[in-house]
Amino acid sequence: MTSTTTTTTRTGATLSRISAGYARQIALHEVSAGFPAGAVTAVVGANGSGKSTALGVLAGIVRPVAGEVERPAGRPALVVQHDTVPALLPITVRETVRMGRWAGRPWRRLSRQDRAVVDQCLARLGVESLAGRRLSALSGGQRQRVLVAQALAQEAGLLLLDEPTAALDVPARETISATLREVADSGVTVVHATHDLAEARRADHCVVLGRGRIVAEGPPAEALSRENLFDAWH
Ligand SMILES: Nc1ncnc2c1ncn2[C@@H]1O[C@H](COP(=O)(O)OP(=O)(O)OP(=O)(O)O)[C@@H](O)[C@H]1O
Repeated sequence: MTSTTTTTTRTGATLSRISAGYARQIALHEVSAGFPAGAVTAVVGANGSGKSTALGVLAGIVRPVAGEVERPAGRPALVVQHDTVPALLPITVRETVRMGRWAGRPWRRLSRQDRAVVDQCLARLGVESLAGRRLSALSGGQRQRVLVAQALAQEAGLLLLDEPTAALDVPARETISATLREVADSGVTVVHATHDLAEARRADHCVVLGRGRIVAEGPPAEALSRENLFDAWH
């Protein structure tokens, strides 16, 4: 079997019978799930259940061995877990967020409009006062907010975030949740992976994974039922 990818404009993203993994490990087994546009979807599951792999497939950085991916047109924005980003990169917070405007052309000169978007994204995540600091001089939670600001600066139709609130204190977590909501309200397909059930219950839509398979999909009140969570975690 082979995999294919197509683009959509308004329907969000879908995975259809996706199988994907790594050299010695199949991480997703025939996974089918929808990620609506203009909504926040939480991908929920235990450690190793395949959440990051599913985000990687949606982002186009993990190639499925079978199945079909549909995603909104344009380059998706992906926020990886902050501890996977080399902390010693010798760049400032502002430079990090500017990279979100490169649009595939590294070090291109940014327009006035690009620079305005960068300033807005720094302010939105409450990191404007850190703009001149080295990324390496930030705490894990501050760095995470900067990475979210970088992804917002891309103004992508598909925003993917791998546990964006895991290292954050309560105010920072609320800032990110509120930002994701606003971004979704503007029509973007927002998908985040989380272990945090309270966070998942605030989403519009949930995809529950267990051992690389779909356990449930739907509104949080249905998808996060006690039975489904038991299945996902056992
Ligand atoms: N780079 C890799 N090379 C080999 N196997 C991998 C790699 N990344 C993940 N895996 C394996 O694929 C499976 C799914 O991992 P994945 O990272 O997608 O899960 P996850 O639900 O995001 O986990 P966590 O909550 O711990 O982040 C696991 O069994 C994991 O060991």
